[in-house]
Amino acid sequence: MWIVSTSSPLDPSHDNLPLFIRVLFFLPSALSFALRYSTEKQIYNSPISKWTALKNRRLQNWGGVVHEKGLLPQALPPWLTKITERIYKDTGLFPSAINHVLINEYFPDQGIMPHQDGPAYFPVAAILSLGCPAVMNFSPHLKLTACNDVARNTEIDTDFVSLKDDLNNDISSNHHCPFSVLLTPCSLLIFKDEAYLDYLHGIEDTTVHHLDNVVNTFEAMKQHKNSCLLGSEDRVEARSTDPIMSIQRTSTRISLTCRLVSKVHKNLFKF
Ligand SMILES: O=C(O)CCC(=O)C(=O)O
Ligand SMILES: [Fe+2]
Repeated sequence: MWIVSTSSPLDPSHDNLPLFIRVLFFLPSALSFALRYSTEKQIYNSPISKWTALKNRRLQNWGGVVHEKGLLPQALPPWLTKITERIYKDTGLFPSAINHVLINEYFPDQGIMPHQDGPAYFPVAAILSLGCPAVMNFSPHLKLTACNDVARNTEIDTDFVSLKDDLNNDISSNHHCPFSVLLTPCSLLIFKDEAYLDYLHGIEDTTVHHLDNVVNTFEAMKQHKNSCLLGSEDRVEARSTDPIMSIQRTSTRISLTCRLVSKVHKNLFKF
C-alpha cells in the first residue's frame, strides 16, 4: 500500500476527521527507488523543447495548457499516469483522475515565490519531491489574522505528519500561523482546504533553508537517515549539531506538482 491511513479512510467527506488531517498530509517515502530512478530518467530524457526556462527555475508542463477557464488537454504520458493514478486512487482526495503535472527543477539557490495556485485547479495539490531536500514555507494571506504565537508542535500519525491542535485551532479561529514543511526526496506532500486556499506557499531561493518553523522535522529526518537508497549528494547536512536547525542545499531538486483541472475543454473554440 502506497499511502497508509491509520484509522480513518482518507475521504474529505469524513467530517469527523480532525482539521489538521484534512489540510496537510506528508508521506516520507512515497516512491520506491526503482520508480524514482525511472521517473528522473524520463524527465531528463524528455525533449529539450519540453523545458520552459523561467527566471529562477525551469519547468516541464504535462497534461495540456491551463487556462483560467479550464484545461486544453493533452494526455499524460504513461510514466506520469503510473504516479498520478496511484495518488488519485490511494488518497481518494481528488474527485476524478489527476490530469495535470508541473515538473519544476531548482538549483540549490533557486526557489519559487510565495504564491497561491490558480483558480482553475481543484483545491488539492500533491507534490512529489526528488533530489535535494528543501523547505516549503506556508504563509497566511495578509487578509487573514496574523498569529502571535508561532510555537507549534508536530503530531506524528504513522506515515502522516500533521499539524497539531494549536495550529488546527488557529486555523479554525481564523488565526493563521505560518508554518513550513521539509520536503525530502521521494516524499509526497498533499495540501488542501485552508492550507491551499488561505495560505501562500513558496520556497526560498537560498542555499540554506532553516527548519525553525518546520512541522515534520522528526519524521522527515528519520526517514532520511534510515534510507540507504539516497545518494550522498541528497543528504540533509546539519549546519549545527543537535538539534538540526537548517539544511544545506547541495544539488538539484525536482518536484512533480500533480493536480486536477476540473473543467476540461475538448475544443479550443468552445470557450
Ligand atoms: O516545487 C514545488 O515543490 C512547488 C511547486 C509549486 O508550488 C507549483 O508548481 O505551483
Ligand atoms: Fe504552487
